[in-house]
Amino acid sequence: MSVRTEDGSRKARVVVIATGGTIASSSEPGGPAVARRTAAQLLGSTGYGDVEVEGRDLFSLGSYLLGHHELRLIAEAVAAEIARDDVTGVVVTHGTDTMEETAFLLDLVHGGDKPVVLTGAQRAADQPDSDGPRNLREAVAVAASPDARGCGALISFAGRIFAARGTRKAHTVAAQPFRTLDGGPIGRVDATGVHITARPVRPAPLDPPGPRFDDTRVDVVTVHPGADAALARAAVRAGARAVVLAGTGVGNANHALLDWITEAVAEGTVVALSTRVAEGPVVPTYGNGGGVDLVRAGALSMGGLPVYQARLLLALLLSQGVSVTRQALAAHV
Ligand SMILES: NC(=O)C[C@H](N)C(=O)O
Repeated sequence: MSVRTEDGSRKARVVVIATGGTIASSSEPGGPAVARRTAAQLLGSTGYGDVEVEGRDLFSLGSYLLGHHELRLIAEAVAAEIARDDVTGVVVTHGTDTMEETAFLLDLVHGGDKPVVLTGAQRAADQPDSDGPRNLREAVAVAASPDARGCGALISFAGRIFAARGTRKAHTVAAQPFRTLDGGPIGRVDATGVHITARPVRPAPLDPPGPRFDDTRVDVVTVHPGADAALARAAVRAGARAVVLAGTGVGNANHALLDWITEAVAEGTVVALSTRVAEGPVVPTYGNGGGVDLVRAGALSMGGLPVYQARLLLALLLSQGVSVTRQALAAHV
């Protein structure tokens, strides 16, 4: 049903899909915070200006509990809502721990122009200074904004708007936990409205995740002084189709991991090269077990994609039977 204002123009309608996180969390006296608030409770009764808002509960979990199955459920729920003619945009309330993965998945598969906006909170819903209500109000404004159309999936948090791709949680407790690698936020939202100042460049959408995504295993193995190939081998034994190496610096490892890459690639495992450094791309530079040797042995550089988004991209592609080659990754990294 379309909603019309007195002058006959159509009002924006935003669907808020609640999935849990700190924004939905509260504690029993002395106990730990647990996500239990519903979409209706998050939305409250304050109203969202000119925007009609509709709540939907998907589940209520800390985002540290999510698996590929739950990420797929979120992608399906978002797709169902944006397919509705009367819906202007969608907000997903979500824990911040893994928001970068869910936002990126939604961005990878989002083909239309309608804004999909994730938000959450850093202070629980029962804290007097909880940031949840403001973040939610702002996210609704972004999802309703014509300016945000065509930007894919976004994270709106503490007044800043981030493109999903390249954004990661960079602070555990700060009110603004997000940072985009190699670039800042693409806009801001404040009392004067929604201001998009840079438009993200996005590759063609991928097919949405199917049931096979749920158990497509891709592991991250971190390189550190003295690291050997034991964890990487264990990952493959446990069923990993790909291993993302979070290398040191610009993407380096050592001779033990170099030898393992040669073996693993020969046996059909995808080995991807990322970095454990918080910001900056992989730039193969060094020999003697460094990034140049790793790439020569068959590791695929994940460029400027943050390590956990790299993991997610590989899982999606492998779950769809895509042969993961340098060319297949070119549009994404
Ligand atoms: N701020 C948060 O939402 C963190 C929480 N642990 C979560 O990801 O669910």
